Amino acid sequence: MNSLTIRRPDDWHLHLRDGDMLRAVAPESRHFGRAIIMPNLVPPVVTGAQAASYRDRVIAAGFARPLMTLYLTETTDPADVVQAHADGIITAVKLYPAGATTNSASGVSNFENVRDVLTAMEAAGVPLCLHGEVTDADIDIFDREARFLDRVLTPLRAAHPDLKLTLEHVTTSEAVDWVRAHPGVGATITVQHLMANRNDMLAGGMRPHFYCLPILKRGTHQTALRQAATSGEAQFFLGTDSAPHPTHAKESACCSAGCFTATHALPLLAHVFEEEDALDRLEGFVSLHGPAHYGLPVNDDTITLSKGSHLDFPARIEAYGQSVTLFDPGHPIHWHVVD
Ligand SMILES: NC(=O)N[C@@H](CC(=O)O)C(=O)O
Ligand SMILES: [Zn+2]
Ligand SMILES: [Zn+2]
Repeated sequence: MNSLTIRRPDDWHLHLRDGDMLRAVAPESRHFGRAIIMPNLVPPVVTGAQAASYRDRVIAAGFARPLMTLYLTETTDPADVVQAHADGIITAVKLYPAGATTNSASGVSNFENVRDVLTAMEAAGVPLCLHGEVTDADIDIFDREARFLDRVLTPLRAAHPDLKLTLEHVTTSEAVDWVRAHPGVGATITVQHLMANRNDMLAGGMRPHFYCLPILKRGTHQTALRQAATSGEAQFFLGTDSAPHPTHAKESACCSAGCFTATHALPLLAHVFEEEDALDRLEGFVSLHGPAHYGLPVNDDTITLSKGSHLDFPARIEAYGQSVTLFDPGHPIHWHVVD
């Protein structure tokens, strides 16, 4: 197959940042219809009013159909969350365990303190998206997602069985199994976790542009993720987690976590799905399963991917005096989006 026309995809997990960085990266997501916009700005987006104003800045920067989220803190007002959702300002609420990832200092430490807001969300049908890692210093970084499932997610699910959940950026076979065992729960998968494992990041030299959280795992987990993404199961869908950091912050003694994949996410995914002999399932993963999970219509229009010469993408994009380096899998890609 050398050409594939599919419903326009959406990105169910995207970091656009703010200010100059927002203006630089927003156009890179132009092939996507909608995107769930992550709220981990500095300071985070915590109120409905802040989400409305951030939405206006995202649209002004050139991304027309953002789906906004609120950053859950231990002082989040349940009434504000429910109102912002009822008003159509937000699509979901995002839970970051405090300290788990980039800009997560205001996240949740004591889950007792968010019981009321989770109860209100459950009653009002407001979805919760989760960064699924425990942060205890004694837990090995490669085990943080698996421990989150038994220590946090299983009890949370039992306490709030009707709360709509999306487990973001799943990286392990344990997470894939947990999701399959819990019908109705959605799970996003990133481009980098499908394309790479920890060997690609660490063997023969440390590659900072492969460093993100949750961290890349061993190859057996990558295989489980590729199987889930290409299986056609509607619980799994694309969230790129494209997360721009200035090149100097990535190529640093203490590298920031995040891979910038927005620009060429779709050609990279076509490559993965072709390798798995599953190109006919790409549309489900990128365009159909996400809207179904969130109860939204699929996009009206289509995009076409075609296979031909070597995809030529820049090493980095300019961002107002800084640059952002693109995720490069390190081998040629032959798929393109036909503009
Ligand atoms: N994935 C990452 O490694 N980084 C994200 C935060 C996140 O999604 O955890 C970021 O905001 O940079
Ligand atoms: Zn995250
Ligand atoms: Zn993210």
